[in-house]
Amino acid sequence: MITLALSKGRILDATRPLLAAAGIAVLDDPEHPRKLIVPTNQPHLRVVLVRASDVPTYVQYGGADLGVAGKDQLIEHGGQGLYQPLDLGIARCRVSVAVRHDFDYAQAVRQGARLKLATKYTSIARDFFAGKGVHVDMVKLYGSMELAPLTGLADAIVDLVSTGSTLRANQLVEVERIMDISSLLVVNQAALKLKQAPLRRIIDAFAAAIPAEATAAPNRITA
Ligand SMILES: Nc1ncnc2c1ncn2[C@@H]1O[C@H](COP(=O)(O)OP(=O)(O)OP(=O)(O)O)[C@@H](O)[C@H]1O
Ligand SMILES: O=P(O)(O)OC[C@H]1O[C@H](OP(=O)(O)OP(=O)(O)O)[C@H](O)[C@@H]1O
Repeated sequence: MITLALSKGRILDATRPLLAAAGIAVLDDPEHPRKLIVPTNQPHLRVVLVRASDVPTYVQYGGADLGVAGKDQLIEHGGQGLYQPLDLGIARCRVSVAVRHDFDYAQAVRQGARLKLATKYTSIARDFFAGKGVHVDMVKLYGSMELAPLTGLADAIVDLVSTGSTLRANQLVEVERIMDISSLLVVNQAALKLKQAPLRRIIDAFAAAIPAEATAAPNRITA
């Protein structure tokens, strides 16, 4: 049995067409939407539904043989024990810094300054501001980051941006783009040795299903 870890919502939705191109259908049952282990039309492949941030952990420890995870989640996790053979080019967005429109960001990030920052992406943010020589007082949040500058919890946030509509709806402006994000296929390194043939078949099927314009993008990270 091969176990594929996906997260409900945009990753599952965006992965379905790639699976379909490989002849794989996820047989989730609308009558039982809370079932976490879901069969596919392939008797030896099942899907486990986990939180997006837990996909790398499931695959690292062998709770799943492979999974689909955002590059943001992979960087925060660290990528230990994970082989990352493919950028699937799905769930595209970017990690950016955003502030209130009346906040003087340029002044706040001058060399040696201190910035009050709220984010779920603490590793990405720490590395980015360390590279700029800016001291950061970091508040870790798990969602609704946009609220932090509006309530005085922080001066700036580091969050995902796609259309920009969430920032606009909360009168925030994107002041720096840190990196582009898409989702990658990740594989447990030990499983790749023990279940080489079936896993290679699935990796090759994903590779064949990725649209050409997705592979052209420089979003891939290495193990
Ligand atoms: N607005 C967006 N547009 C495109 N891709 C996005 C967007 N937001 C998130 N993503 C990508 O999709 C992945 C999964 O996002 P999702 O919103 O399903 O989970 P999450 O709420 O970020 O994670 P968790 O539930 O574990 O806290 C993210 O890791 C990111 O790579
Ligand atoms: O630029 P936009 O197109 O508005 O997308 C950006 C939003 O998308 C993500 O949230 P999501 O929709 O996943 O909700 P969440 O807060 O539950 O993660 C992210 O955290 C932003 O809030």
